[in-house]
Amino acid sequence: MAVYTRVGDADLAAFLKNYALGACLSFHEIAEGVENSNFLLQTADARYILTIFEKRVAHHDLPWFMGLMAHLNTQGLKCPRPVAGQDGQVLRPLLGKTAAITTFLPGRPAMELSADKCHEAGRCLAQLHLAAQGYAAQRANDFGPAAWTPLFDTAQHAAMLHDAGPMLPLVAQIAEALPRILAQWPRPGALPTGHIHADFFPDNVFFGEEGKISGAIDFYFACSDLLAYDLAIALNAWCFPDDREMSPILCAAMVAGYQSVRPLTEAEKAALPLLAQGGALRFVLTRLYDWIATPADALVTRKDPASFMHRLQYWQKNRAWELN
Ligand SMILES: Nc1ncnc2c1ncn2[C@@H]1O[C@H](COP(=O)(O)OP(=O)(O)OP(=O)(O)O)[C@@H](O)[C@H]1O
Ligand SMILES: N[C@@H](CCO)C(=O)O
Repeated sequence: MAVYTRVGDADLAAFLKNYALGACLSFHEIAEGVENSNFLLQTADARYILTIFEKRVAHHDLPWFMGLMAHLNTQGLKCPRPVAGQDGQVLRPLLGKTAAITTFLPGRPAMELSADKCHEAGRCLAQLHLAAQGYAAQRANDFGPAAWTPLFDTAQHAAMLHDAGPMLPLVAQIAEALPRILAQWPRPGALPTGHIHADFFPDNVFFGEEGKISGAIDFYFACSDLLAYDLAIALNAWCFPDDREMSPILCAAMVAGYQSVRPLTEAEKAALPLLAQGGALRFVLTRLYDWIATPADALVTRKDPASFMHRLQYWQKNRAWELN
């Protein structure tokens, strides 16, 4: 589970005095997630999510994330809406950190990944890309290609400090893949850009009763980058049911769903296998660092970095993969 900060009754009561949300009926820690501390707040009026922003989220960009979610809501894209306090502010201090309340999104993540669900997810991602277009402010990708070498250096340093012997083969594989991917990465202007989710994993996409998407959550890695890179991240996250081989059926469904809203350019299609290698590498790097640096007794479930190296290797072997 991920709850890094515990909120006592008195702290909560003082925090909620800033809002007009109705009386607090219940307040629970949410076990899922690895990045932030999340709480479910039930008031007399509605359900809300209280998030305390932790380690990896770019704190100076919190207003950008909040603005993006508010903008997407105005465009009809279903996602949490930041809730302003009586002072008009959506971000405020709590226990020495920064916190926000957002609306609760109904639905739940898909239990099983089917072609229909991947098609829906692809469609939702393309809708997100189009809905985000009118949001003028830009935000560089903190976990894009420019960050991969420093991230790798940090992970290697942590590996030395923590005697992470079992991870050394993975470190060697990254050392081979990183310069190769960077050397081929599309130059600025080569592919369409816009605001991307950048963490469009199945646990961040909720489905309602009819199998339709009820919305997407967790925009705290969102940034301005290659649109097809976002799709490549999603293909890695949704279309490798056994963590090793890509499912052509799931992959085709997700791409078709995406293209039903926003057709890819020929250059984007050709770049997908490379973008997917980069998209896999980004999660290998952050997961590797967390694997090494997170104490074994921490209240968080560490994620396996090697499963994303398998994806990277899949795309490296299938780099001539072409969309039908
Ligand atoms: N707006 C929301 N509506 C409903 N549930 C939510 C909402 N935001 C968060 N949750 C719940 O909290 C959990 C964790 O949220 P989130 O994925 O944002 O956390 P995180 O720590 O950033 O996780 P991740 O590991 O995906 O980055 C979600 O799986 C979901 O159960
Ligand atoms: N989606 C990420 C965790 C959140 O950063 C992962 O699976 O590694």
